[in-house]
Amino acid sequence: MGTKIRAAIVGSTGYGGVELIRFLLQHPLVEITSVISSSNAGAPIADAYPHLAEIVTDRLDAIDPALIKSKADVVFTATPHGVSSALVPQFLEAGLKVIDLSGDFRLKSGEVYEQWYKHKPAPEELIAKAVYGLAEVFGDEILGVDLISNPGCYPTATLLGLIPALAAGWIDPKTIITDAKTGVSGGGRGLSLGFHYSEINENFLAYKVNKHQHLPEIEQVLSRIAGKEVVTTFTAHLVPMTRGILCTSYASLTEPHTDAEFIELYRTYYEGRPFVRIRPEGKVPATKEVWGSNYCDIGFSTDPRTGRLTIISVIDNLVKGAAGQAIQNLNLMMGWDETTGLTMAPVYP
Ligand SMILES: NC(=O)C1=CN([C@@H]2O[C@H](COP(=O)(O)OP(=O)(O)OC[C@H]3O[C@@H](n4cnc5c(N)ncnc54)[C@H](OP(=O)(O)O)[C@@H]3O)[C@@H](O)[C@H]2O)C=CC1
Ligand SMILES: CC(=O)N[C@@H](CCC(=O)OP(=O)(O)O)C(=O)O
Repeated sequence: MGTKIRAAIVGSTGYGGVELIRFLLQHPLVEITSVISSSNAGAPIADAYPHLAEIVTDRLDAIDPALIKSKADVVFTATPHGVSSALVPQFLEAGLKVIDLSGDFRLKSGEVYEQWYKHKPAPEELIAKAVYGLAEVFGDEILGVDLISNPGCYPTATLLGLIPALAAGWIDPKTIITDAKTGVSGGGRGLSLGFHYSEINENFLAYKVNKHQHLPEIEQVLSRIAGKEVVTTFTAHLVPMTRGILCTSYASLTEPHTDAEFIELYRTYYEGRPFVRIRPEGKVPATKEVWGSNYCDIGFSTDPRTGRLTIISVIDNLVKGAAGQAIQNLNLMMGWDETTGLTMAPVYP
């Protein structure tokens, strides 16, 4: 086995960061050489995460691009929107490779970004340079690049569910609607009223209706696949569970096709992409079936009465929706097998 590459994690005290740590500890070709915090430099990371005691003994480093460059080859930025856009240029300038988990480099139009995220966009040339790391679809564009923009959690589940049918022309893009539900870890570790136990327990709500920042990201990719502008409806919901995303997408069929034909279409599209699993006829997946893993599981039901297709896709928001896909992208960037370090089975029950 060759020399390991050295990885630094900015935002290591957040949920995306700590999930990167969990997986990278198992990665045979990566060594974590710096865990970084903007607010707690000098403290042991086990102060923030006692479950890592005696596993990760490092103290948190401050954000210092030159120091990070002296310790690492690649940096993961698991930082909030509006923060990554300021940090990533400095890391690239220092000669680091970057995989960014925020939304700051996903949208190709700075104007659209500003409209949906309410932050100043990242430098135009870096937005242009960033490769959108939806690994199963754009994996061929990733080898050797310096900057990967990791897709959003909802877009990952929604797009993997829709793309093969759209690419084949089997569904009408004008009719696509997605109804998505997420667990509360999607909101990160920071405190806010809506995530208090007494607010979310025994509760179920829609949020950011027609205003969710993932809408333009989903539309950007659907438009690229369809070869024409696609607008869509997407509604996010919060469920009182910790991890998991379930997306239910609906679309009208352009011509009659059976469930078996959809299964065949999807299995062919995702051939050689082991993290997408297509359920057999009559079966649809549940979030617990991918919990803690990098899988995206997909099931179908066509309805001859309405001429519509229903697609159910599930992921773990922190793994395939964040840290797992980021590591899958690192693997592709380095020319390694995309499953390296990610083959853990889902946790069940
Ligand atoms: N949670 C999820 O399911 C998903 C999250 N993402 C994205 O990943 C990123 C991280 O999300 P998540 O881990 O959930 O969020 P958290 O809120 O859990 O963590 C974010 C971390 O960023 C660090 N941070 C905050 N402000 C700054 C700053 N000004 N400069 C540097 N670091 C800062 C904080 O650590 P410290 O104070 O120690 O520096 C904090 O721990 C976000 O962009 C999010 O949108 C993407 C997909 C899914
Ligand atoms: C529950 C909750 O708030 N979820 C977040 C998920 C988005 C996220 O985590 O970040 P990215 O935009 O980088 O994917 C949301 O809906 O905004």
